[in-house]
Amino acid sequence: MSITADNLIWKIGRKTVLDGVSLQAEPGKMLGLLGPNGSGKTSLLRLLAGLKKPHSGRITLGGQDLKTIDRKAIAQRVAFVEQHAATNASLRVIDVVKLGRFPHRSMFSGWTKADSDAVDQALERTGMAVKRDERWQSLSGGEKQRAQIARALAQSPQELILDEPTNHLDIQHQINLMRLVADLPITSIIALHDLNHAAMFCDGLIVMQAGKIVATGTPEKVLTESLLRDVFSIEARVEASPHHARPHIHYLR
Ligand SMILES: Nc1ncnc2c1ncn2[C@@H]1O[C@H](COP(=O)(O)OP(=O)(O)OP(=O)(O)O)[C@@H](O)[C@H]1O
Repeated sequence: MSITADNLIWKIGRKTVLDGVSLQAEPGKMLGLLGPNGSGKTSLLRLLAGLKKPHSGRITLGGQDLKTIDRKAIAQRVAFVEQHAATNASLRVIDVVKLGRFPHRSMFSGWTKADSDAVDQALERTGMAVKRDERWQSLSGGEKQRAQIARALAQSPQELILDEPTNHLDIQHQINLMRLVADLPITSIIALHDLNHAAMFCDGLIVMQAGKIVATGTPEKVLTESLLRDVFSIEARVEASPHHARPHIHYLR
């Protein structure tokens, strides 16, 4: 397994935010993390990325206990794009994306062709090459988000963790990003609110509710009408799409 979590408990003050969460992210697969606001998705992703430590339970990365791996080694393989990623406003896009190469460089190594290639490819893949010299503060919300995703791709990660990466993007860039992540040969864990996008692109889904995992499996298995009612409090009809064979949710008015 690429990333595993075993019985994670995480609290803020007296509140238990994650309550016995276990999961397995398979190498090369795209795992979607769903759940209503406040169900614990961001908290879980922060733990998996090593930014917070669980109160109990265990996380492994490539079979090794995350606690025993130093920060730089984690950053060499795990890239994390947070929901509200910010950066120094005076930086240009290219400078932000170059930050992604930082974990791979030593004090003595100069900027290499491999570094340049990774940055150029990340800018191309996210459609941000044309904006490479623009200042961060001049970007729209969606462009900032794409620049942060480019930084994560420039990191050449084996595991990519994305917290609602499509929430500021127009529909074209939402679909492009989902397709891009689905086609990457790396493991990805992606928190999403758009259930149809999750159904179309993810290999597996995890659904959270109030800090617990309440469903896990393929989109077909997980996205049932009763789950949508119980977890998201919505009435919907779910059918296999005639266009892509994955489930498609029709919300009822
Ligand atoms: N710093 C904090 N202090 C107090 N409570 C917090 C803090 N961070 C998160 N929480 C609580 O933990 C719970 C889980 O929050 P989290 O951000 O992980 O949910 P989420 O599923 O990512 O939500 P959303 O879909 O709104 O992004 C929520 O009830 C939230 O209020």
